[in-house]
Amino acid sequence: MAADPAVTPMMAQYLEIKATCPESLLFYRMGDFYELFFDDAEKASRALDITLTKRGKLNGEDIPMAGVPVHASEMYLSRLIKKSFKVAVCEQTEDPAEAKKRGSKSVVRREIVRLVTPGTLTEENLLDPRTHNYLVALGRAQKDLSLAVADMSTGEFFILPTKYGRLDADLARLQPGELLVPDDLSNDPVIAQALFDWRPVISPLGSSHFDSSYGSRFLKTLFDVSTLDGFAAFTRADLAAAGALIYYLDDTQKGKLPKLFPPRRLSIDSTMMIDAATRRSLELVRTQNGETAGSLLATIDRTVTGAGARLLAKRLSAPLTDPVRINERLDCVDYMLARNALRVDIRTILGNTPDIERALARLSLGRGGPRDLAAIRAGLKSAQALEARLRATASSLEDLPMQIENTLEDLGNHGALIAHLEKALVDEPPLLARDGGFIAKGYNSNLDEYRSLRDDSRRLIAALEGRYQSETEINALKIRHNNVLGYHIDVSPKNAEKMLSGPLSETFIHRQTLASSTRFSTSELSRLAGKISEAADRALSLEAELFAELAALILKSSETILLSAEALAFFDVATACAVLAEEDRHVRPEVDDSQNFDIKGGRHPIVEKALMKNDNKPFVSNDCDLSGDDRLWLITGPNMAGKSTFLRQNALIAIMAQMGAFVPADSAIIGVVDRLFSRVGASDDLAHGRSTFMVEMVETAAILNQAGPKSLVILDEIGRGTATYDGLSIAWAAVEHLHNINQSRALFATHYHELTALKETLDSVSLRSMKVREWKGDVVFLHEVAAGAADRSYGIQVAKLAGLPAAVINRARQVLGHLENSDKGDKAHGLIHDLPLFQQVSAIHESIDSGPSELEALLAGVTPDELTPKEALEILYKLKETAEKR
Ligand SMILES: Nc1ncnc2c1ncn2[C@@H]1O[C@H](COP(=O)(O)OP(=O)(O)OP(=O)(O)O)[C@@H](O)[C@H]1O
Repeated sequence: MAADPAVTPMMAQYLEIKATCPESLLFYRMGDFYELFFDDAEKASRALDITLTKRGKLNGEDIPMAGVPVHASEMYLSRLIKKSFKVAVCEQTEDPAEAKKRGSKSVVRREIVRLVTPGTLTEENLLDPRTHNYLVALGRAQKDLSLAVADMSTGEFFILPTKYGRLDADLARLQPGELLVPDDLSNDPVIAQALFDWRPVISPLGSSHFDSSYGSRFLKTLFDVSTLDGFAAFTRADLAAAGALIYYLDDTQKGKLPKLFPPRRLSIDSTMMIDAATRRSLELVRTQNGETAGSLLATIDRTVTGAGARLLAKRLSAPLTDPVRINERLDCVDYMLARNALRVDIRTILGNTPDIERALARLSLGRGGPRDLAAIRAGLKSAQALEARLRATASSLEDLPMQIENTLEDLGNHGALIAHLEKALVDEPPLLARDGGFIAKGYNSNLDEYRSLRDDSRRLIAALEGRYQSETEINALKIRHNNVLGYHIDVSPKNAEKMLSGPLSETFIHRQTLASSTRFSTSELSRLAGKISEAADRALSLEAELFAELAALILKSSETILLSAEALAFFDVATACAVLAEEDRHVRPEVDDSQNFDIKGGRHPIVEKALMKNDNKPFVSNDCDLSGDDRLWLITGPNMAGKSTFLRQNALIAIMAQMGAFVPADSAIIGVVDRLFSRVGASDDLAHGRSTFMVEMVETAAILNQAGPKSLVILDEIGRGTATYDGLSIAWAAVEHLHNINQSRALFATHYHELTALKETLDSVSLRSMKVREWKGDVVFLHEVAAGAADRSYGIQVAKLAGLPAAVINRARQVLGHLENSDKGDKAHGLIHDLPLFQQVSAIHESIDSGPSELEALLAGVTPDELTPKEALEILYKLKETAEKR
């Protein structure tokens, strides 16, 4: 390419570099801009809404170009990354003056210094401080699957073995920012299905990078060990995944590997399995609309640091299954709950603690600045203060819960480093090392000398100005500085004549005449100015050296610094859970290995908050005891009575208990749940090409195939999305299967009152209903769960509450009456009377009327149970419009 005379040397260099990163947008550094050319320019201009211009020609065609200023590049990078682009950043790696020495036509040397991808971000502005950003690699060796996981911005690194049946759940737990998958794995239909939701974040990699022997070698080199046995017994799938992950980090960071913790291997059964559908339906970290506000996490998060928030989210995404470990966490919450003053002090200390993990990651990648040094200093000081505060409280360390005692040891240990940083850094350093001014006075005598030389010379210049004023008798004479002339003497045009003629002209050399001033220099001033700039340059380059030394000093202790950072996050979570327990009246659950599940006075943490905030109404608490012979509750009751809320609240209580938090209830006994399944609320899944009913069936199938005796299953209105008898039959069979085969603890809400007959044949089924009261023809929801089955559905009353026109309600009453009467004399219709009402309307119309009116026909197509409030309102408008036409 370079030989083509039509190609300029710069373009030849561009094309050569671009050929090495065809999948990324190339940010090609030119002075103060990153320029993009050809297709990259077109894509970036569309994605960022920036101007597309052109620069030169190639083969007679204009070369499209777009550019972003370097100083604002992070903002553009973040937008591109959010739109799933990858960006290769290509910098000038030599001084333009050096390039010139090779000949006037030579091009400045440039290299790609980094590939910016969603899973390898470290910049504060590109990351959410309260969320992890996991880079995940999926490895396979025969039938074994494993996930290697790293958060480059914090150094976290672990291996999560997985299986075919739980890949979906494990990915949902991790929420990868970027997922590396061997390019041949997508042929596997089961894996392709599990990866479906993650398509936007998948980066396919050649399968040769997923090689266990490479993986083993990479890990040994990275952690400088001769055997991996000290870390864990890794399988071939683990190593294949780890190998690909390290390869990718090395490739994107161009050899500068981030600081990572030695890898831990998590055990496959140590956490509650919660599949993606259940996580979505329970709105654990995000609502169904994808928002954080309104999720369980947002409702219970009282942490005050980014690292604490990340740890809390991690615990919520992976509740434990070992009662001993769960109780260890609960002990910590208990301890903090009982100590008000300590809690307040800890939170005050933590409130001033910067994000050590992320500062350390930037320093280890050579992307840090003076503020990162200061962040480490402040963070370690907080850790020290926290340790002192805790030791002062505990009369003896034996009084402390075990986890607190163990973690306490990770807090201190950095006295010497803190003292060093205290001495080295000013209180509030600037953002960039290249601006200088961050090293404190007294730390380095050479630096002090350069600085005082620089400052003394500035003083000498001020003195010189006074002397020149008296020598020239021009009081308005000033010594000024600008980037073109440097230091110079400035007088007004009226005084210029005097300076330009003898004897002053012998000392003052004319430099420039402007309309408003005339400028001069003197040899004395030039000498002084030279001294200043020399001293300033020396000071700056010495500061840059000192920065590198300090960063190296910090990195030498990175492992213990990361332990302190983890400890700070641990204390943040322990105190935050205590604050939550106190503010929201949560209690300590009793968690054991039994199959009990006994909640007294349970509440839904999110609905309770919303009711209080919006309507200032209290939440009605409810018991739920699935222990012993009442393992499967069949719950009936009208719409809007609170069935879904009750179902969800029990699942959320199990999750909160097993993550080690207190729970919204008066008391709770929970035998650990190994797998949680929830199918609450239906929605279609157009991306998968599945209808609402299909989604419901796929999710129900997953439950019936996987749930076991230690699982908790929450099922809401199975079978509602299809024809009545089909739906009823499916629901019937599902209850039998759950009861006889899965034998899980289960809550099953249904509109099919016929199912209550199952109580007679299935021993562990217990009937419950949502209490309502009828008052003057209206229905009042009490939101109480009572023993027994509901007597009727109150569908018409609920429809009335929704604002259906009185005429429609009256007509519906008529139809219902007719149905119920005809039912009495007709055993064949025995199943009908409790079924969703409106589905049947059009079918029976002919028998009670001469023919359907337009209004009636419209109504016939309506199934109130399945309407969103918006749809109901739209139908209402339509009905009114039709009625007015008559
Ligand atoms: N225990 C409770 N205390 C107070 N209000 C409640 C309670 N449970 C539910 N509610 C209120 O009732 C509303 C409806 O509850 P929910 O969605 O659980 O009803 P549902 O019976 O599942 O209805 P549908 O069958 O139509 O889905 C909630 O949004 C909430 O405002």
